[in-house]
Amino acid sequence: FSLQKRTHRNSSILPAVSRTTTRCEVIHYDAWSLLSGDNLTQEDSLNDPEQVQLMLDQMQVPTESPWWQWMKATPCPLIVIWSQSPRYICRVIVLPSGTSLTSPLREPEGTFIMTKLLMGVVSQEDLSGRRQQQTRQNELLSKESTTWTTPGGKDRMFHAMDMGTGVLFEVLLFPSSPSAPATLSTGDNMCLNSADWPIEQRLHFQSSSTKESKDEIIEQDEAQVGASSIHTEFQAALGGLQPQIDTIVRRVLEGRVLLRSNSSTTPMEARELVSLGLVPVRGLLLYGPPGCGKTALARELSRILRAREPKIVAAPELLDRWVGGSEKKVRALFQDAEAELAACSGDATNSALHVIVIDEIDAVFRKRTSSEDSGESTRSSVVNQILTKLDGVQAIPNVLLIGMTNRKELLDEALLRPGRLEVQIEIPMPSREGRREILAIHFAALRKNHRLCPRLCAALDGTSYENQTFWRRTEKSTYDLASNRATGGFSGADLAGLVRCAASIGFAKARKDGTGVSGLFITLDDVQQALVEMRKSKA
Ligand SMILES: Nc1ncnc2c1ncn2[C@@H]1O[C@H](COP(=O)(O)OP(=O)(O)OP(=O)(O)O)[C@@H](O)[C@H]1O
Repeated sequence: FSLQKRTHRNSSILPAVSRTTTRCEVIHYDAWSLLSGDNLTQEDSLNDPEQVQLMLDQMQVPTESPWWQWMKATPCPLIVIWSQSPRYICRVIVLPSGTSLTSPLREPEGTFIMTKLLMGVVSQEDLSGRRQQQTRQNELLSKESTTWTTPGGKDRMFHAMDMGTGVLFEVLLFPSSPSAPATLSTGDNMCLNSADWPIEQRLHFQSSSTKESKDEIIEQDEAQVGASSIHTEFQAALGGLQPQIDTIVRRVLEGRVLLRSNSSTTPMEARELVSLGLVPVRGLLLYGPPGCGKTALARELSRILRAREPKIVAAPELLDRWVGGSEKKVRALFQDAEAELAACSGDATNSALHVIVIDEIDAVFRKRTSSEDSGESTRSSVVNQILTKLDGVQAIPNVLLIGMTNRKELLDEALLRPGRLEVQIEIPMPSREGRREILAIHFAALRKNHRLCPRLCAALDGTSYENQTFWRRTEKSTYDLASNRATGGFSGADLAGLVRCAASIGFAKARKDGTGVSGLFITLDDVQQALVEMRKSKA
């Protein structure tokens, strides 16, 4: 392993760290003045340990600067050499949450090491004595700690607690003896187990000020996914509904030509289907327990159909106590579709699709009673009006009506017959794998931006998590957040709420630390605390 000798003086150029490796990476990056102003750039001051200590104590962390954001996003342990001479080394050690260095650090005898914790909670272990009988002194460096000093000559190991990225700043003052190392090289004062890992392959450099920004490096991973199909479009927004989505694609989407609302051309397929007497489905019923994604599915469907902005109403809103009021509201619902159809001379294949979503449809379309009160007659007038728009003499073919209910058994059979809400799909409570998919969707942005601790990521994937407590010893644990024990009985809305609650806990911590949104980081403990809160409110 040979250390990277390249130096980057332009602060706008940030190295892109590989997002797959977990090995420790060492890079040289001369952004010295960004950290501490000009205070520490004076080489003279670095000869005096007391001066250095004082300066480190006063060091302020510029959390808003791009390099700081960049360091925090590293997926692997990182040592950034800010400045180096035969007399001193100044470096930053960055440890993603829950990780350790891949092998211990060792400085020559007589070196004076000053360590300042800039962020997170990091434990240091001194690995002294014989390897077989190592004695370890754990010293917890916390944010409040001032600069911490250690003599050289010992193997030292750092481990970031599962509480966000740990960042340490170190100044090493070497003894003025001929044996002091001129520059870092393999085996000198750090032995990084990276011989089989050519650093050149891992690093490429991009300017954050140009179009090819840091964000785009992250986007590259997603670009490989390829062109999105209808299925993947659904899956990105809705979890655990694969069979339902398959049915919708077959019954509603494939039978209906995807007319783009901004397209002026008529797809040939539309005409062919009509000429074969195949009329697309005009009604869809989504039913099931609350919060399982009926409304979200309806919105997604209308987006995928490139329909006009869906009109979503709750059925009780259609009932008006004034004479003629309800009829007016129903007319308003269909008015745009009718106007566009008229503008297309009645040819629905030339018109964009209009999606009308009626929530709580059972409030209006419930089984008829013989009651003759005024409420009942208003209701049946609304029902009749809507039914005629669906398949009566005034049928409007450029409309897709989506009804939603928690209680399908209350619905009038007349509504459910073919030609009306003929496709009926149950949206059930999510299964274990469904919960995993839903959690993945709602945590996706946070995960992509490296705001979740590795243990939480493992809990989301349901895989076991290996925690390196100290050199060569690992602890294995498995916690599945989608399991019945953790989130059994949670609906999609509950899971979305759980993510918001965990994020609020993480954000409160970040505010307390004074880092704000840039310091937002969510641990498994935060999610477990959120689970307790959610269960209480559900009970
Ligand atoms: N299957 C799911 N996948 C992803 N998110 C979901 C899913 N189900 C629910 N959600 C989340 O929960 C929120 C509320 O769900 P939605 O309003 O679609 O439920 P609903 O079934 O229409 O409930 P209700 O019957 O009470 O109207 C959604 O906006 C979404 O964030």
